[in-house]
Amino acid sequence: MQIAIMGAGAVGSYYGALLARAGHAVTLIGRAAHVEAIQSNGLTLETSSGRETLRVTASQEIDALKDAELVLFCVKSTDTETAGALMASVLSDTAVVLSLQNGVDNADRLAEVLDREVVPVVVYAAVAMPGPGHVRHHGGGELALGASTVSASLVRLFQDAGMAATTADDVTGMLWTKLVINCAWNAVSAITRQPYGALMAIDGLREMVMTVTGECRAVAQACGVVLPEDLEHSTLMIAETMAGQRSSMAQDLARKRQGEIEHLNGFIVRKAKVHDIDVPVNHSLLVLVRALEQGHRNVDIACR
Ligand SMILES: NC(=O)C1=CN([C@@H]2O[C@H](COP(=O)(O)OP(=O)(O)OC[C@H]3O[C@@H](n4cnc5c(N)ncnc54)[C@H](OP(=O)(O)O)[C@@H]3O)[C@@H](O)[C@H]2O)C=CC1
Ligand SMILES: CC(C)(CO)C(=O)C(=O)O
Repeated sequence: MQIAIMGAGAVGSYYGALLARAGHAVTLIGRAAHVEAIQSNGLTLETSSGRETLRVTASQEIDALKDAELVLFCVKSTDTETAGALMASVLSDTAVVLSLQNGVDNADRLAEVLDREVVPVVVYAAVAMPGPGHVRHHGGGELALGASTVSASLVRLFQDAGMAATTADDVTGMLWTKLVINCAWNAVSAITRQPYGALMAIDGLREMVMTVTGECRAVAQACGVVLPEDLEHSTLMIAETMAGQRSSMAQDLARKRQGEIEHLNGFIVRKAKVHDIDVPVNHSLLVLVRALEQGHRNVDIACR
């Protein structure tokens, strides 16, 4: 199948590599350094079983996705509208679009820009980009696809490519569940620059993660979203299953790039306000990450 990845960062390059390995014609649309590295030396995929280099097409030009039958949309939540608008002008009428993003509203926001159905996908992977042309897997990888007429056949396509994929009966609940996990871990990993395993060893961290989870649970309930009973357990398990991973937000801030805080803890804080619920720890994490991002913009202010 002709598959395009819109936003070839960690997630896009990881799933693009798996699909290319399975024999699909994969085109990655990304930024100059990554695209040039892939064009020169291929895409290096590093997992616990070793390294392999895959030959994939990579381009900085949006036109490169015009023949795609399937598009995996993998930009950050902050870029959904701009990347979607670029895609809108070249996408074929029959192309199927999946949103592989954190946050709960990206598929809807993208569907509005594209004026077509976008299938939300919950992504349970821990991946990072150590450098251009190189993607590293730190754990997980399961995909849960929202319901659509094509979801069952895409699940089979992903499974045939060796990926763990399912259709979600309640994708909204699953997106919110993932949101809570991201609210609990992403900002704290970004602020401290620590991976989850190391964070868990810090006295008081576990309680803080549980407090954030509890605040999010109250907001979800007020929004009519049913979260699984074992959510607290799943949130804590991240420190074991993805111990070596720094959050995608930590990766953004390390690159002095804006992270997704407004779409994660910021989203919870906004919803909490509507429902008059106190979420002090989510609010503190939001403000701290905003301050860090502002610090990055003011790089020329010397510390005295
Ligand atoms: N990393 C992880 O382990 C996980 C991430 N996620 C989620 O998946 C989504 C993607 O995350 P991740 O892969 O980490 O993000 P990355 O920032 O690594 O990848 C996104 C890439 O898309 C590029 N991009 C943005 N706009 C365009 C454009 N118009 N044209 C070409 N390239 C573009 C970005 O470039 P630039 O930075 O220069 O704008 C970046 O290289 C996020 O919602 C994240 O929360 C979900 C599960 C796990
Ligand atoms: C699952 C997790 C927490 C993995 O790092 C993630 O989704 C992210 O970093 O954004």
